[in-house]
Amino acid sequence: MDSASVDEKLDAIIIGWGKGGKTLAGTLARAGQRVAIIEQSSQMYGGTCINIGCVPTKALIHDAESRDGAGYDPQIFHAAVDRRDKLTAMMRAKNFSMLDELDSVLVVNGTAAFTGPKSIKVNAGSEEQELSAETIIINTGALPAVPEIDGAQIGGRVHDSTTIQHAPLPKTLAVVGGGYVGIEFASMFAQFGSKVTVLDRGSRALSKEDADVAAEVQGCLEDAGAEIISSASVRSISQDEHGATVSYEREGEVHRLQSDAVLIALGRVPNTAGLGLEAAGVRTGSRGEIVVDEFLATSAPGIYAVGDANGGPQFTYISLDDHRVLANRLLGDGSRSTKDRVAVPYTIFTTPPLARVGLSEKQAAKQGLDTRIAVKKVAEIAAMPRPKIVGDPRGIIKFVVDARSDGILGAALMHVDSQEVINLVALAMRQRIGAAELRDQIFTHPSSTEALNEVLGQLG
Ligand SMILES: Cc1cc2nc3c(=O)[nH]c(=O)nc-3n(C[C@H](O)[C@H](O)[C@H](O)COP(=O)(O)OP(=O)(O)OC[C@H]3O[C@@H](n4cnc5c(N)ncnc54)[C@H](O)[C@@H]3O)c2cc1C
Ligand SMILES: NC(=O)c1ccc[n+]([C@@H]2O[C@H](COP(=O)([O-])OP(=O)(O)OC[C@H]3O[C@@H](n4cnc5c(N)ncnc54)[C@H](O)[C@@H]3O)[C@@H](O)[C@H]2O)c1
Repeated sequence: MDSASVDEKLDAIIIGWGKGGKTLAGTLARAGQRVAIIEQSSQMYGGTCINIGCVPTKALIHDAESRDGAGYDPQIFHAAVDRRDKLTAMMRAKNFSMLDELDSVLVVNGTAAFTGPKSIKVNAGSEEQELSAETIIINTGALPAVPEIDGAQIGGRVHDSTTIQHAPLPKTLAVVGGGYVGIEFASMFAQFGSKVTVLDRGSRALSKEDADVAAEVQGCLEDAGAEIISSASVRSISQDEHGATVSYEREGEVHRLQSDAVLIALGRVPNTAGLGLEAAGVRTGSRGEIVVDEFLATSAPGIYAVGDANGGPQFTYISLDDHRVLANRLLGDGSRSTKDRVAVPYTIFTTPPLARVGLSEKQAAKQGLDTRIAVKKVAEIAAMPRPKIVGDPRGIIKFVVDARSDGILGAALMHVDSQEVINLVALAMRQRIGAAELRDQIFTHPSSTEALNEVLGQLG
C-alpha cells in the first residue's frame, strides 16, 4: 500500500477492480479527478472476468473444442491450463499497469470496508489505512452461492467455478446446477474427456429456453458425452479418499451419483457482506444486493454501486454499461440510465454456442403476442456453408417476429459464431430494423450471418 499518498485529497474511491470500476477509474482520472481504486487480491487486478470468469473459461473451452481426438487425456488439459494461466497473467498485468501508470490514480492493495458515509478503512495484513472522498463507488462483484445442502461446502472434491479450474482433470464429474456455469463447464469437461453428469432441478434442461432450442443444446452435450438429469433435487454430498457421492431425489426416489469431483453451480450472490454498508447507510436487498436507482445511486448520497454487486444481470458487458451510466451522471448531463437498455443479448458457450436476445416463442405466447416464427436447423440451411467449412454443422436458428409490425421480438442462435451474429440481431432490434429488412441485407460469404437471408426468408 502506498501509505504516503493516501493522505492526499481524493475525489473518488472505487472499491473493487471489476469491469465497471476500473473503467470508471480511468474515465474519472482522465477528466482530471484524483481517484483511488482498492483491490483485495493481487491475483484479481482486472476482476472476475479476466482472472476467474469469462476469459479463462472461454480459453479452456476453445482448447477443449479444438483438441484432436477424444477420450480422457490429462496432458491436453494441462497444456490448456498452462495457456490459460499465461493469458490471464498477461491480462492481469496489463490491467494493473493501465491504471497504475496514470498519475491521478492511486492503486491501493487491501480489503475495504466503510467506517462512515464518506470514509473507508483498508486492511492489508497488519497495515490499516483510512481514505475518504465525496464520491465512493462499490464494484465488489459476486461470489458463488453456497447452498444449504449437507456437504456442499467448497473443499476437497467439492468445487466452485474457481477451484475446479485449478483441480486435476476429473475422470468423472458431477455438476450441481444447470445454469450458465453448469452447462458451460459440463460441455468443456466432457470435451476434455471427463464423464460428466449435470443434476438440475428444472423439469428439463435449459427450461427457460424453447423446447426445440434446448433439445439442440442437450443433443450437443450428449454428443460430447455429458448427461443431464432433470427434476433432480440434491439432498446431500459426501466425500472420502475414493470419491464423492451426490444423493439426489427424483420422482420420489433417492439416487446416488459417484464421481471424482463435484462442481456446485447454483448461482452467484452479490459480494457485499463485510463491506460495513450499515456504517455508510447503504441499503441492501434480500440477496445482499446493493439497492440502486436507475442512475446507480444507493440510499447514501455520493455512494454508487456498479456491476454484480448491485443485483443487476451478471455479465461483464452490463458492468461496463454501468460505467457508462455512472460516468454520464458524474461527468455528463445525467441523462443515461439503466432503463435505456434494450435487447441485451447473452451467450452460453456450449459447442456450438447458444446466443439469445429478446423473447423466446414461449415467452411471447405468455404475453399474448401475435407472432410469426422462422426456424431452421443449421444443417438444413443451404446458404450457410460456414459451419460445414469449420466442421460443425449442428444447431438451430429461430426468430420470433411480431406478426403485425414485422419487428423482431427475439432470436435464438445456436451455431458456430453465434456469439458474434447475436450482436447484429440485437442492434437490429434496438434500431427497430424489421425482419424483412434484416432478411434483405447484404452479408459477406461464407459467413454465419448470411443464414439470416434464408432463415428470415421463410417469413416471405
Ligand atoms: C466462471 C464464470 C464465467 C463467466 N463467463 C462470463 C461470460 O462469458 N461473459 C460475461 O459477460 N460474463 C461472464 N461471467 C460473469 C462476469 O464475470 C461478471 O458478471 C463480471 O465479471 C462482474 O464484474 P463486476 O464489475 O461486478 O466485478 P468483478 O469483476 O467481480 O470484480 C470485483 C472485484 O472486487 C474485489 N473486491 C471484492 N470485495 C472487495 C473489498 N472489500 N475490498 C477490495 N476489493 C474487493 C474482488 O477481488 C474483485 O477483483 C462469468 C462468471 C463466472 C464466475
Ligand atoms: N457466458 C456467460 O455469459 C456466463 C457464463 C458463466 C456465468 N455467467 C454469469 O454468472 C452467473 C452465475 O452462473 P451460475 O450458473 O452459477 O448461475 P445461474 O443462475 O445461471 O444458474 C444456476 C442454476 O442453478 C439452479 N438452482 C439454483 N438453486 C438450486 C438448488 N438449490 N437446487 C438445484 N438447482 C438450483 C437454477 O435453477 C439455475 O438453473 C450467471 O447468472 C451469469 O450471469 C455468465
